[in-house]
Amino acid sequence: MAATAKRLVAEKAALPLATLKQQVAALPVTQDFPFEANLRQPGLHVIAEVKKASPSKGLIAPDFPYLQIAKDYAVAGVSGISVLTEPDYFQGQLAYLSTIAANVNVPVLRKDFTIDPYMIYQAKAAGASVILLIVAILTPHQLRDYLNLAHSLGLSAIVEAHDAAEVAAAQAAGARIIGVNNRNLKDFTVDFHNSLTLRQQIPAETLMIAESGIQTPADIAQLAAAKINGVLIGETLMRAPDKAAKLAELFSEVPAHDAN
Ligand SMILES: O=P(O)(O)OC[C@@H](O)[C@@H](O)c1c[nH]c2ccccc12
Repeated sequence: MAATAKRLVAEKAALPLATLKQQVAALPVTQDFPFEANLRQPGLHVIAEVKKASPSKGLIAPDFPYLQIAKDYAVAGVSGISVLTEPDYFQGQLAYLSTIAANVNVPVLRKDFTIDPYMIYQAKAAGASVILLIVAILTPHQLRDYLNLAHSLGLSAIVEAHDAAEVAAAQAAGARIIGVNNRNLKDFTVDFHNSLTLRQQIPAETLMIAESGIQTPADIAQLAAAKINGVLIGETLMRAPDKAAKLAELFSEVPAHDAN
């Protein structure tokens, strides 16, 4: 977050907020929220992540043909593509997102540590359909404001929570999509049962995504049975040479009517 705050100072100097807002004002704003429309279809949806590296795993993909990876995900039928744009710890770039959004017809999530409205306008300008808002790093006031700003720009928001109190905060802010992160961002431990437990706290009309640490067909089968709407999968897919084959394998234990 400190690195992000520092980078924002430079980015705002290079492209002031007022100018960025003008660019965004020239873009079409629709209220059809394609990502949410996808997730509302029955069954368990996949949001596949384009991620080169991470603080917990180091370098994941030394060879990183990000556009080809996104195209492979699209051909495999995913409902969303998550693109890491954080440069210092995940080796991401906003340019990866704009290239993918311009060339692939699947809603794209800007995966970053959103700590300033400037980043929401940047996401819109880059062609994202969804942003990430992490409960643990925002005040309740910021969470509500950023969610409203995103919606007013026609962007959906995944509000990321890790425990029951954070899920309650996401709901209080008006989240339409809650992402339950199975990875504890404080110590990097992963427990995907977190998603199964917290689904019970979230009303059926609120979309829920299970995030992180999903590796096996048994994981996917349990999440599908728990009526979770989507899974966000990064490392497992990034390490698979054949993305479509890996997704077919992961969904091999899910009854056909529960899959997507
Ligand atoms: O690679 P995994 O374990 O499948 O995890 C993907 C995604 O959930 C993870 O990248 C993530 C979840 N929340 C985040 C917040 C910031 C950066 C990254 C993340």
